[in-house]
Amino acid sequence: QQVHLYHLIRARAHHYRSGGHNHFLPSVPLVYSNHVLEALLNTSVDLDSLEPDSVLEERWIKEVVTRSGMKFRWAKLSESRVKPNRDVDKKPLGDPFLLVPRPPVVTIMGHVDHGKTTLLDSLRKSQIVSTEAGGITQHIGAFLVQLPTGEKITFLDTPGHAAFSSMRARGANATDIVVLVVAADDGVMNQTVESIQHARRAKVPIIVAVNKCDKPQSDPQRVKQELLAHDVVCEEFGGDVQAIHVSALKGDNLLALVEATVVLAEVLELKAEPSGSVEGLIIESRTDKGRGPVTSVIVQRGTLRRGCVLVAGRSWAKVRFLFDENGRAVKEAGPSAAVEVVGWKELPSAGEVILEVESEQRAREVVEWRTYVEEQEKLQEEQSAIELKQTLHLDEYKKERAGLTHLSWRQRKAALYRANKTKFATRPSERTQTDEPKLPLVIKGDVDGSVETLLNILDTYDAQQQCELELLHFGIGDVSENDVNMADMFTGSIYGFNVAASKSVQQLAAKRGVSLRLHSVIYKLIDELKDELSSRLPPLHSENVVGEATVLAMFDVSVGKKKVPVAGCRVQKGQLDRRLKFRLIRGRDIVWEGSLATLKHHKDEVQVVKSGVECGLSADGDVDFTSGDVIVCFEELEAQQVTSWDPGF
Ligand SMILES: Nc1nc2c(ncn2[C@@H]2O[C@H](COP(=O)(O)OP(=O)(O)OP(=O)(O)O)[C@@H](O)[C@H]2O)c(=O)[nH]1
Repeated sequence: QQVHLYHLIRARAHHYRSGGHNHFLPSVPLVYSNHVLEALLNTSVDLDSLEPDSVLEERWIKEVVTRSGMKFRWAKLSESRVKPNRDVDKKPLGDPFLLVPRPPVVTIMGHVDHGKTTLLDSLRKSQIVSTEAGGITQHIGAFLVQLPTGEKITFLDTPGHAAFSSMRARGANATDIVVLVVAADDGVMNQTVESIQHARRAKVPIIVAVNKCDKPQSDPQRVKQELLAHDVVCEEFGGDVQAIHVSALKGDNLLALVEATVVLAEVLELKAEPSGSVEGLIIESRTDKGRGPVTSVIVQRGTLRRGCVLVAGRSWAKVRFLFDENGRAVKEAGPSAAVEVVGWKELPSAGEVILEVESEQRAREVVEWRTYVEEQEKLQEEQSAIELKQTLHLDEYKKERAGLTHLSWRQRKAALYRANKTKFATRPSERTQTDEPKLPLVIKGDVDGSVETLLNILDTYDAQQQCELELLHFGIGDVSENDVNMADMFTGSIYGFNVAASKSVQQLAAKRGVSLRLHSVIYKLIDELKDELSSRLPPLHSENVVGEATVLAMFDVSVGKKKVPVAGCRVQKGQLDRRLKFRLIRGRDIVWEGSLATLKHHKDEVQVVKSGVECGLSADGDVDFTSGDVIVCFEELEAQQVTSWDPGF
């Protein structure tokens, strides 16, 4: 629509530029008039009355614009002036004397099923976690471990490299140390190597947790040797990487792992300024029914307190409450602490950087500036997209004109008008339906991080020669009726991660035949998605030849008043099976293909005739057999294609 409006306005501008003559069509190429006609389709303009020299009137443009739900205003291009930058930036590092040691922030990574979640659970349940006695820990994306000696560690509890990379994609990094979990009974696998690469790219040191050491078949030594091939050199091989043998399941040696982390943190000399403006990173964000937009935040600098004014992305907050992982309201959170922050005006995204500003007015100013910058960027993008489309249309126009030159202008207009009218008359769902396999998707997740993780995984999908994946909509929260309507309109499916669907939504989906899949384990969701992608691929057809016979002689047999040609044959290879398909080959040509009407051995009608046996057969259809013809019996096989997509899960 935008393109059409663009052409409409371009056409008008062209008219002005060309000296204000009241004719647009002769001086405006057909490519414009094609789209101008399309834009004018549902307006009060009588298209049949349009002539090559018709005037594109300003009131028509206004009508098209207002009917599109937009406001109409002529703008002078020279009006655009550059606004002064009102953004807020990270402050340079302060006086080194003001820096104090801070706890490390640790991410657990590793191959699927090597025990990341079990390790996090065991750490959370262990004595060393600072849980209130009998208290229930809440999921806020991170938790604190405190050693009897007083040292603290913050563990991010969203395992996996997908979450890590979505944060890195924004150029932010909350992690100081990566604990690489490798199962001692499985060794170094794909995602172990990927995790090493992620850590390396982020310049974050590794501690190896050799897990599942309780298993009899475990071989920790082998793990450490395999790691050598990826330049992870453990201490016993003369390197500086600590490797701790643990059993996440039994809780064995977890203290040693935590102590090793503290030792590494000391070497890293992690420090931060506890005073001054707050800086941090959002690790999760979600909308809470009672409390509105809530984020989990890792503080990286300064001390976060109630009343602080924060900016993150295009949202700001005056901090109303801070909660720790025990759901306890806290007054403040210093460097490396993870807290839930309540008080956001809108929901910022995970991975966004948090910066403190001096006042609410300043926060509004920053958000306004960032919104302005984003709009400008979008406009730029749209402009480029429009220009690209325009070039494509120009090519189309040239081709169209080449094919239409023999027509008068009136005939050409009618042809284009008809083509556009049919395009408009079809519903979007029908319009998008093609023979190409396609899977339109609606993705819903509980928190921003999980949706982002899913989107990152979908990014790895390459639709070449496969089923096209079309993302209709994604968002946070339970599956809604709107999601079902959207999926229904485009014959798509809904995938939810850690979200629910109310009974009425489920009933609606069932009624409309919309597949609704809810999961709480990412790789299961991906497995199901792969299955669905595979199911939308056309089946692969193949043939299996089961027998061959040669025609020895022909007879005509009377069936009622009709004479039916019958071939007397000998089966040379395999067998002939009446229920399968047959092909008659003469020389190199296929003369006929189809089913048999009869297959007889002597006088008896039979299902199967084996190799070496003679038989008589007639075709279901008109066929003249000749001696020397070859009859091939074959079965048609149909196999489901399987998508070759491997997201590495
Ligand atoms: N024997 C034994 N089994 C373990 C140990 N740690 C984890 N497991 C088992 O290994 C399986 C996978 O563990 P998870 O913690 O789910 O592995 P994960 O790496 O988080 O897997 P994803 O979340 O799928 O990436 C589970 O059945 C665990 O019970 C261990 O130390 N010893």
